[in-house]
Amino acid sequence: MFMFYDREKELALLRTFVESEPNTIFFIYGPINSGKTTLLMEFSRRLSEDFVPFYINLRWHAISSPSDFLNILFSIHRGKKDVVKAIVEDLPGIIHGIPVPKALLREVIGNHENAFSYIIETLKKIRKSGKIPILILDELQKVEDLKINGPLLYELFNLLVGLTKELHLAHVFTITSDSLFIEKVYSEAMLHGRAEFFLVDDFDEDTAREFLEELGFKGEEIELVIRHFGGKPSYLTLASLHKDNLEEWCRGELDTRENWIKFKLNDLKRENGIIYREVIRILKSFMDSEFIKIEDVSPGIRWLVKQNILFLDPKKGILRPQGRLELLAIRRIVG
Ligand SMILES: Nc1ncnc2c1ncn2[C@@H]1O[C@H](COP(=O)(O)OP(=O)(O)OP(=O)(O)O)[C@@H](O)[C@H]1O
Repeated sequence: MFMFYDREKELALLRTFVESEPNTIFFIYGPINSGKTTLLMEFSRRLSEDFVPFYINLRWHAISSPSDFLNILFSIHRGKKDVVKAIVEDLPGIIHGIPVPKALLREVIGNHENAFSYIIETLKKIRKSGKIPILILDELQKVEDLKINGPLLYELFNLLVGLTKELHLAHVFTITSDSLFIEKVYSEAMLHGRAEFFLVDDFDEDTAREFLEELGFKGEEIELVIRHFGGKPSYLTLASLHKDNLEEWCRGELDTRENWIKFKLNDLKRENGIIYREVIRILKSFMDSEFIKIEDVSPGIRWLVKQNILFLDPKKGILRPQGRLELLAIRRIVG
């Protein structure tokens, strides 16, 4: 059975955010598999009945046009009750997609203006009923390249600014592990003063040790797992499945990651020697430190982040491996 662990500090902060008036878009970012979605889902589950969380998951869908996106944004409401009445009276918990009566669906998803007006009207009614809507958009970067007249992303940002800063109708959280996307959003002028960036990182080592103890691991086993995976929640959970061959599994995961990175580097060497040499220079800087400070995103950094080898934190201006496994693999490759 899945055991949600800790995140007490993050949960308390998120609660503080939603207890004040909606005023800003929260961008939740962090290295790969650090537990961003899990945290937001747990947070939504623990909310009191004063809140109505909507979860829009762009993760598992192929999105190649604005209409694909609009289809995912909404779900069909089949009940007899009016949409808002059903939400406010039946309190269905986390709502996946914004419900639209079947008869209205075509009109609503016909174009983004209708869709966005429907969202504003629905959220206004929910707000009027005394409840506070929370909109969670997971893997928002998937709409980055879509165009309507101009980029869809800007239309969407306008909507999200409208829902928060201007109308104070709903709290908005977006989640992404694409740090190049976050870097772009972070320097986006239209969001200055209208957005906040919230890092959800891997567990620190003490928390990881406690979590592994909860999962039934003992002294040496705990140190072995942490040496390989640091506090990456996905690996800590996975370790439970490999209790009988822990050492072999840890070594296997590291070998696989190392081979994959080597393979990618060889490709790059063939394609672009200049960027390859820069990439090797950057990787060497992790031999004696776990992160480096950066001032801009060079082609080598862009390549390493795109391959999910490194994680870029634009708020702190630092670059580091996606996790402990990547740090170990990098040190083996360039050491
Ligand atoms: N607080 C937690 N307690 C226990 N396990 C966790 C926790 N957070 C994350 N996990 C484990 O780590 C896995 C990955 O978490 P999750 O999918 O939330 O990460 P993410 O940061 O959203 O990933 P991505 O980088 O793909 O967006 C989960 O499936 C779960 O097994």
